[in-house]
Amino acid sequence: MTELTDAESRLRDRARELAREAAAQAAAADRSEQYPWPMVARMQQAGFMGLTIPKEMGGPGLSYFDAVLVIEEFSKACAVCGRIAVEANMGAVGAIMAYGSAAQKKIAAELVLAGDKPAILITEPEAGSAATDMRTRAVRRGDSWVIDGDKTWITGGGVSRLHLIFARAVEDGEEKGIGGFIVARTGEGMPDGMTAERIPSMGLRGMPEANIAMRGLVVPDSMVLRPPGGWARGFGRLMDAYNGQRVGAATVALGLAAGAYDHALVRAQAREQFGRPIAEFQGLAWMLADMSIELEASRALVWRAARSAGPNGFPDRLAAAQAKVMAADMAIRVTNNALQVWGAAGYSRENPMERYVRDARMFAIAGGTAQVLRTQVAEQILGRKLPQTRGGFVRLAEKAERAAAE
Ligand SMILES: CC(C)(COP(=O)(O)OP(=O)(O)OC[C@H]1O[C@@H](n2cnc3c(N)ncnc32)[C@H](O)[C@@H]1OP(=O)(O)O)[C@@H](O)C(=O)NCCC(=O)NCCSC(=O)CCS(=O)O
Ligand SMILES: Cc1cc2nc3c(=O)[nH]c(=O)nc-3n(C[C@H](O)[C@H](O)[C@H](O)COP(=O)(O)OP(=O)(O)OC[C@H]3O[C@@H](n4cnc5c(N)ncnc54)[C@H](O)[C@@H]3O)c2cc1C
Repeated sequence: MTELTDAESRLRDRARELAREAAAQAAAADRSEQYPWPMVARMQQAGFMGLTIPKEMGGPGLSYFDAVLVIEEFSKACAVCGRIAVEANMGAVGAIMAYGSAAQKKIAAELVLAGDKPAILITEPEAGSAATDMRTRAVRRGDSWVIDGDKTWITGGGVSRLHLIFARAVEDGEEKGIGGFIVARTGEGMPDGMTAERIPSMGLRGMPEANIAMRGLVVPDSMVLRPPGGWARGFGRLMDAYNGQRVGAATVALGLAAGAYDHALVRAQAREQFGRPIAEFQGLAWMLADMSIELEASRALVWRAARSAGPNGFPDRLAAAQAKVMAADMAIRVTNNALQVWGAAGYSRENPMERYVRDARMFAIAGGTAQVLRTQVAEQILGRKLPQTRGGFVRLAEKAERAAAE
């Protein structure tokens, strides 16, 4: 494992220190299912919101790797806090800092540095893994765009101020491609034309997940996010930015699994049966050994992905997908085994182990499922498209034939 610099160690230690407070409120946030505003205020005061915002925009201009160190510490204690740190440093804010106009960057930087956790709106009821099948449309009307559509499972829906909406851009009656549209909530309620309805979820209950409906939502042209390459490449460039958040999601999975493992280590030494610590039973000792191996392997992939930022400034697509698949699958196994070490006590809702198990379940689904990301890894290592639609390979072959004939 790569050594940390002094500055990186200090940053991690600062996060570790504040994560004690995060741990103290994690069970209450889970039970109340309330967004942990007081903890977010503490994270904001300590400078953990907007770490990756460049200095010229008022942020500290730290790297994705720095953010990953912070996210892991919070996630060990409180996975909801870890997810807040992801979206306050990656995803929508990363895309806006990379592609945004000066005015867009200013709006985003001010909101996030003041404690906002932005929301990214990609998924739709009929377009989950097949995200490019999205139906939400933004139709140009003079200097504005009018958005209609439905998004689902939007993290922070109803609490986030900054929204990055993926939608099909339609200009002069013609569809141009998928683009990003920025909506910043200024007042208390949702913006006109946007409503949020909470979805009850299995884990990470302090974080609202929401269906977001947009009906005649007006976005000025000045709030269209225009990545290089034009509309036709819009989705791909926005996904370049999203690779950062994939690494963030992988880090939360890693962190919460590491938190569960720490609890399991303590319990295995303290609990006695048959007159000796349960850690002495090989069945458990090997379970703990496997957990430690999987955690170190996941951390190595997460760190490698976080440090892989290429010329576009975002983590590498292949490294991000590999890290996310590994950490998401690992977190399910490790949290379950950590609960097993605790026996019945781990099954009690008075113990954090059951929360770790519920919280871990998300990461093989959200941010690209474990299956879809394996296909992305395969595409990258094989250097070929693996279309998932029924006619996809036929269309690829036809395209190759046309190219050969020209
Ligand atoms: C990409 C998929 C939606 C599959 O759809 P398609 O088969 O239609 O798309 P492709 O032809 O593979 O890709 C279109 C276009 O985009 C580029 N692309 C795709 N993925 C990436 C990426 N990760 N990095 C960079 N570029 C990317 C691709 O090269 C094409 O570009 P060109 O047209 O060639 O220029 C599907 O595979 C997929 O990713 N599904 C998962 C959707 C997803 O991740 N949703 C996340 C929603 S947000 C969320 O869940 C938050 C949770 S969290 O806590 O973070
Ligand atoms: C807690 C949580 C938070 C989320 N936050 C956000 C957010 O902030 N913003 C946002 O836009 N979205 C968010 N999502 C949505 C998330 O990105 C989607 O759930 C995810 O992309 C999968 O889509 P789906 O749930 O519709 O599953 P589906 O795409 O319907 O998949 C169902 C099953 O089929 C499998 N499958 C589908 N296609 C293939 C294939 N080609 N090959 C193999 N298997 C396949 C999947 O792996 C899965 O097991 C969140 C989801 C959750 C659970």
